[in-house]
Amino acid sequence: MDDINYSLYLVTGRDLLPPGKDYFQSLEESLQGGVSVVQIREKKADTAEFLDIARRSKAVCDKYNVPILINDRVDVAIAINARGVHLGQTDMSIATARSLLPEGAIIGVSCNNENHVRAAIQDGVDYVGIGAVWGTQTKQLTSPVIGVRGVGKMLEILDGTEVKAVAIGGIKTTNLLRTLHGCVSTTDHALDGVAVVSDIVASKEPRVVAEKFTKILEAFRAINFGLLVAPRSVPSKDQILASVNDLINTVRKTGPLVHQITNTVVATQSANITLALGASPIMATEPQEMGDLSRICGALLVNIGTMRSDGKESMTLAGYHANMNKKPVVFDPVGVGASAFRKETVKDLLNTWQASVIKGNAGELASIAGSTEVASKGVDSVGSGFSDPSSFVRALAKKERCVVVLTGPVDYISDGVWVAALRNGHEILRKFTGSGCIVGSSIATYCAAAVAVGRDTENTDGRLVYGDMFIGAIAGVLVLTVAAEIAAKREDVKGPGTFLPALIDELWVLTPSDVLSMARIDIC
Ligand SMILES: Cc1ncc(COP(=O)(O)OP(=O)(O)O)c(N)n1
Ligand SMILES: Cc1ncsc1CCOP(=O)(O)O
Repeated sequence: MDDINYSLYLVTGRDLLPPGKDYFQSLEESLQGGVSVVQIREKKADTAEFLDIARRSKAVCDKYNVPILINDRVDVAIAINARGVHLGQTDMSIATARSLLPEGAIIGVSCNNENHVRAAIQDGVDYVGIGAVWGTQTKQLTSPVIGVRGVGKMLEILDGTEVKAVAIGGIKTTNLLRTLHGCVSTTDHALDGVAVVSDIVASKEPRVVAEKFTKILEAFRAINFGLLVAPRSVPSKDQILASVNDLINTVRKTGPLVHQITNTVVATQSANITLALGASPIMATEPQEMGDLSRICGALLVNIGTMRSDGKESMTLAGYHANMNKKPVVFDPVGVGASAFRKETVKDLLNTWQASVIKGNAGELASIAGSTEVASKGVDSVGSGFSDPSSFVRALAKKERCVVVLTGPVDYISDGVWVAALRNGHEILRKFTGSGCIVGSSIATYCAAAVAVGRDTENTDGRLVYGDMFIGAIAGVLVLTVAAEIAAKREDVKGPGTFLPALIDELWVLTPSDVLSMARIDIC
């Protein structure tokens, strides 16, 4: 028997059909749009009705050579000669179902946690349905939403097995790319497909919706499930500096608009720093305008430094729209370790949207990684940092599937493969508030430039963002730290109060050749 293609897995839901839409017509249109496997899910039908629907659905699917699975009911699957069944955690045991079904029948099981996945492997299932990955109106959930960041760990358990995996719950064309990018393990184990009910079934045009799903799934596969940055061979220092040079010139030439949702302590200085770099800041926080701004901005910065619960909506929406519009999201989880509120907020935000760059000090990044190696005190990191910062940033970048910037006396930047250690800067940067926050603004500015450069050169349909965020992050840190070195040496700089305006001035006049000649960068 042919292997099942789990890519676009339709789970039926007759009560969600739009008024006047015939169920069989809708099913046929969704098959024409690229649905690759169908599960008949009938929660209200009696046995006779279930059998009738399943039999007639199978006749439609047979025309397209698409296999059919039956939700919950092994008897119905046997009666209509379906390819198999999908069982929940409280349905018939896998062993019993296996003993009743013909040899070679497919059995899938729902999994909400890692133990379910381990048990499913032991039980010899063919695939797992992992969910709910997002919130859903289609089913009353009995266990918490997993979130995309939880799926990776479940997929890793499947490494080395033949068991396939689909995600289910709230998956729509609008969040599909983010779902696919987020649901990958640190061992690069990706989903075999996505299971969808309402986005296809409730549509008046299921073929069009299924086609959109198919196109995104294919585009994601075409980039080989990669990180947010394209794989590269070891980048030389000269190559990196040449790209940084391009980004500095691009910012000056194009003046990208950089949307910043930042804290009230640093908003003015962050806006001034952005202007000095040659970009345009917009410090907007109203939820209603997040969609409009995302379309016109080059990049988004989200900084939670003085975050309140009423600010979460705009941060959530801004990142969501940025992902939709393929704009970089630079995330600065200021003081994330300081309170349960911050931790919970960061978890929710990172589960909703994919950051392109996460920037933090050792304490903040330790908190995100769940590491106890470095503690924080409020917004500051305590102690001497990580024993092996390079390995730490590389691992976190791989886990969060984005570029990670660890700030400190040496700044470490990783795309999950390579690590750049930058040794520029001056200790006076630590003597005024918000020096880390302005690094976020600078990174966002150069990531916006990286988009402008990358757009021309990359086939990026399957990516969440255009351009090279690793170089964007390196440029952001280098420009600021080199300008800081120059400013700190000025005779008129007597301390932090005179340093900040001097830094703004030096950024304003900084040339790419200053940066290139002063950069102290190692790649490992
Ligand atoms: C592919 C897929 N995954 C999960 C489910 C949910 O199944 P279950 O937990 O049995 O809940 P019901 O669907 O029976 O309400 C599924 N159906 N398909
Ligand atoms: C059956 C099921 N199991 C977990 S979530 C879910 C419903 C998914 O439906 P939708 O795709 O409409 O969110």
